[in-house]
Amino acid sequence: MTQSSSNFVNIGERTNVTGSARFKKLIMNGDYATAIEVARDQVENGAQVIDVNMDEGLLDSEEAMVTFLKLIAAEPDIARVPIMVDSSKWSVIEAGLKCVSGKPIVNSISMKEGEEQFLESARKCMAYGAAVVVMAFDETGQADTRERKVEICVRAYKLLTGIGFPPEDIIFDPNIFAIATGIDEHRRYAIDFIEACRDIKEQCPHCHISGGLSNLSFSFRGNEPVRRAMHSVFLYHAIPAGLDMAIVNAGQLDIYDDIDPELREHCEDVIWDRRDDATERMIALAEKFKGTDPVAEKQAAEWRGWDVAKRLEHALVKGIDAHVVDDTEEARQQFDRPIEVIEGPLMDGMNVVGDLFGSGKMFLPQVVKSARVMKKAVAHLLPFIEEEKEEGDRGKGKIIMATVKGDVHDIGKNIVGVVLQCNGFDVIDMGVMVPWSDILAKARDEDADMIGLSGLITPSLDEMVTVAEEMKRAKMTMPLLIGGATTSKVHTALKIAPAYDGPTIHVLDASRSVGVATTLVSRDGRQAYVEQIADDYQKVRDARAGKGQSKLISIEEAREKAFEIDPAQKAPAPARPGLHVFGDWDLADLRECIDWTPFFRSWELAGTYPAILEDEVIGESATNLFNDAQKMLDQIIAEKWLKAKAVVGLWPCRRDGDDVVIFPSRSREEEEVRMPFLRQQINKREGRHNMCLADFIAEDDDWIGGFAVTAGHGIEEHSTRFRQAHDDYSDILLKALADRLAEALAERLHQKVRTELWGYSPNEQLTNEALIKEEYRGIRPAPGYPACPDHSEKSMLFDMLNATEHTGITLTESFAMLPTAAVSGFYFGHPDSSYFGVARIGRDQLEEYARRRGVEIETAERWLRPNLD
Ligand SMILES: C[S@@+](CC[C@H](N)C(=O)[O-])C[C@H]1O[C@@H](n2cnc3c(N)ncnc32)[C@H](O)[C@@H]1O
Repeated sequence: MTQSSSNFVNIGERTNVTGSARFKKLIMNGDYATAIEVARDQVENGAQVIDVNMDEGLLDSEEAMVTFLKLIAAEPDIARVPIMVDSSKWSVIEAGLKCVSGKPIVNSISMKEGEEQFLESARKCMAYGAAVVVMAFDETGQADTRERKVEICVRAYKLLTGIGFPPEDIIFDPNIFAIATGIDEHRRYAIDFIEACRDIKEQCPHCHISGGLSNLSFSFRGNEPVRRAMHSVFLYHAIPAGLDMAIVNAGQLDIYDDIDPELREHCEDVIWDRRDDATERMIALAEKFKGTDPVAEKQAAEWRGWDVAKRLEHALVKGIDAHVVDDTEEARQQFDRPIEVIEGPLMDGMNVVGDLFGSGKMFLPQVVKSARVMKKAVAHLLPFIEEEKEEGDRGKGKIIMATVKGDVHDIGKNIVGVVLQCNGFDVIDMGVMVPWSDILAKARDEDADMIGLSGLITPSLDEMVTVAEEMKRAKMTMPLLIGGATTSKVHTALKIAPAYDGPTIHVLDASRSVGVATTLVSRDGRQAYVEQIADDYQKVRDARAGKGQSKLISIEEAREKAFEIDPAQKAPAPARPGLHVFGDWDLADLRECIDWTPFFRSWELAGTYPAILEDEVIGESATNLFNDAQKMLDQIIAEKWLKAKAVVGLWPCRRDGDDVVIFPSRSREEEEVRMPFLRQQINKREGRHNMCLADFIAEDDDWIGGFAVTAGHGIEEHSTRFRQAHDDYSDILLKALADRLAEALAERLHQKVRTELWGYSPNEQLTNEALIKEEYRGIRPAPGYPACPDHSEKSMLFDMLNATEHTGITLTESFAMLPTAAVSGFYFGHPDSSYFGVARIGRDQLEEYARRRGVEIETAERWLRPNLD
C-alpha cells in the first residue's frame, strides 16, 4: 500500500523549527525565501497538509509564524494545501489563524490542563472555523493503552460536540509510541493504537484520526530501510482501522508488497506482538538491513574494485579508514615520488570533501572523519618522504593556532584545525594555555601566513587583546583570526582590531573558517576582503560611538528595585549540612541523564535531540555521530577510561546588601566568607526588578550551597593515544563526551542535593526530559555565566569546598577549570530563584565591586570586560 492508494493524507513535517534543524536555521537567519522552498518541496513530494511550527525560545514565534504564513498565502501552489498551525502557545496559534486564508487546522489542544481550558481553546478554534488536533492527553497524562486512548477521545468528543464543535473538524491523535524497544510495556503499543482507532471511529462519528508515524520505529533510528518497512506495514493495518492522516516524510514509504518478505514478516511480528522474541529477532535482522540502501550496498561491494585514485577519494569522502594504508602504499608504488600521492589523489579527494562541505552537503563530523583517513595516509607516506628528503608542501598556507594563556578549551579550535587541514592548509596547533610570547615566536619560526586564537572564558578576551598588542609591537602584519564561544564580531571590532595593524577577523564557526582563510591567502581576493572587513568593523565602532547605549540607573536606584523573596518560603535547613565528597561516581548512572542537544551543537549540527536524528538534511550525519558516541561511551564505561568526582557544600549564610555572607565552617560564629554578587543596572519598566543573586537569600539566617564536579580524570591518556594514531575524530569525540558526562554529573548531583542532602524536595519525581529542562525548584548558577559573570568567584568557591583536594580540579590564572570537563557553581533553594543576565553595569558598581572583592579596579575590569561599556 502507498499513501496514494487510499484517501490517506500525508502531513508534511519539515516546516517545523523543533523538528528540522535546517528549517530552524533558515528562520533564525530570516531567510524566509528559502524557508518557503521547504514548504514547496513538501507539497511537490506529496504532502497534502503542511504543519508549521515556530516554537523556539530565541524567536519571536508569533512574528515568525505570521511572516511565514503570509508568504505562503502568496504562493498559489503551496496555498492550495491546508495549513496546520502548530504551537504549544495559544498566542502563536491565534496569530497564525489570523493569516490562514483557507480552512486552518490547529495542532493541538488537549485536556492536559483540565476541561475548562480545553473548551476555552476549542471555542476559539471554532470562532476561526478551524479544525483541531486533539491529543489523547488528560489531567493524568498521555494515553498509552487502548482503553485510555478511547476513554480520553470519547470524553473529548462529548465535550466538543456538546459546545457545538463540528465533529468532522475533530482530529484525534491517540499517540503512536515506539515499539520493539526491549521494554515489555511497549510491546502492545501498535496493537493498542490500531484497535483504539477502530473504537474511536465507532464511538465518535465523523471524527478523523492522525498520528506522528516516526515515533513507531524510534528504536531503529539510523536504520532507514527497517524504519520505512515498519511504517509501511503499520499503515497497511492502521489505515483500514481508521487512521486518516499522519505526519510523515512524504515519499518515504515503501509499497507493502515490495518489502523484503523476511523483513515484512518481522515487522508484522513486532507490530502485532506475535512472538515473545519478536524484538530480539527484529534487532538481529535489522543488522542485515543497516545501510542497505540498495544503491549504497552495490557501491560498497564495487568500490574495492575501482582504480586506486578513485578508491582513495571514496575512502576520504566516506571517512573509511579500513584500507587506506594499503591503498596509499599501492598509490606510492605507482608514482615516482611519494609526495605526488599527497599532491595528487589525496589532495584531489580532500578537494571533493572541501567542496561537499562548502556546499552544505557534508557536515563537520564527516569532515573530521575524512581528515582521519587523510592523516593516516600521510603518516604512511612521511617516512618515505623524509627518506628522499623531499620538501613538504606548505599547502595553501600555514596557520598557527592556539588557545590563549589561562584558557583550556579546545574542542572548537581542534575542529577548526581539522577543517582547515582538510582544505589544504598546513596547521600548526600549539594546544591550550599558550602564552603570547610562544605564539609570536612560533609564527616567526614557521614563517606563518596567519595566526588563529581561540578562547572560551571571559578573561581570554583580554588575553587576545594582549596578543594583538604584542604582535603590533613586534611589527607583525599577518592576519589574526579570532574565534571561540565568548568572542564576537563586536568585541573583535571594538577591542582587538584597534590594537593591531594587520587584518583582524572574527570567525564565527568552523564552517566559515575555510572561506576566510582561503580568501586571506588568495592573491586576487585578499585585498578587497581585508578592506571590506576593516570597513565593516569601522561601522561597528561608529555605531557604538554614535548610538549611545541605553542609560543605566545608578546602583542605589537599582537596589531600590531589588527582587524581594517571601522569606516564609525559603528552603529549610539541609538534612545533611557541610561537605560531601563523591570520589568515583558511576558513569553508567550519568549516561542515563546526558543532555545530547549540546553535544550535536559542539559539532556544529544545529537541532534538538532526538528530532535531529531524523532531520532531512543533517539527520544521517547526526545519527552516525550519535552511534559512534554510543560505541565510545560503552568503552568509556566498561573500561573505566574516565573517573567522575564531585564535592558539595551546604552552608549557613545571610544576605548583607548584595553580598552573601557564608559560614563554610557550618557555624554562624566562625570564619565567614563574603561572596559579592552583581546587580542589573538596566533601566527597566515599572514593576520589573533589577535582579541580583543575593536577592534570593534571606537577610537573617538562610542556606546556600556550592559544588564542583568533573568527569575528566584519565582523559589525557586516551586523548594522547588517539592523537598519536592520527585520530582527531576520536579525540574530539572523547572530549565532547567527557563534557557531556560532567554536565550530567552536575544534573545528577543537583538532584541528589534537592532530594536528599539538602532535601527540600524529597518527593521530587522528574522525567529525564524535565530534569534537562531544569523544571525543578532551585537553581545552580555557575560563575562565568550571565547571573554571576565573574569567573574569579570560582577561586572563593573552590576554597570553601576544598575542591582541588576533593576533586582534583585546579584553576588556571584565568579561572578556567582543569580537567576541562568540569562544572562548578552555587545552589539556591528558594522557589523564586531564577536565572537572569546581569548585562551592562555602571562604573559605580564596578568600583564598588572591586572594593567588595578586594581587588584593583583594573583587575575587576579585566574580569568583567563584557559587562562594561
Ligand atoms: C549551560 S547549561 C548546562 C546544562 C545542559 N543540560 C548541558 O548538559 O549542557 C545550564 C547551566 O548553566 C548555568 N546557567 C545557565 N544560565 C545561567 C545564568 N543566567 N546565570 C548563571 N548560570 C547560568 C547553570 O549552571 C545551569 O544549570
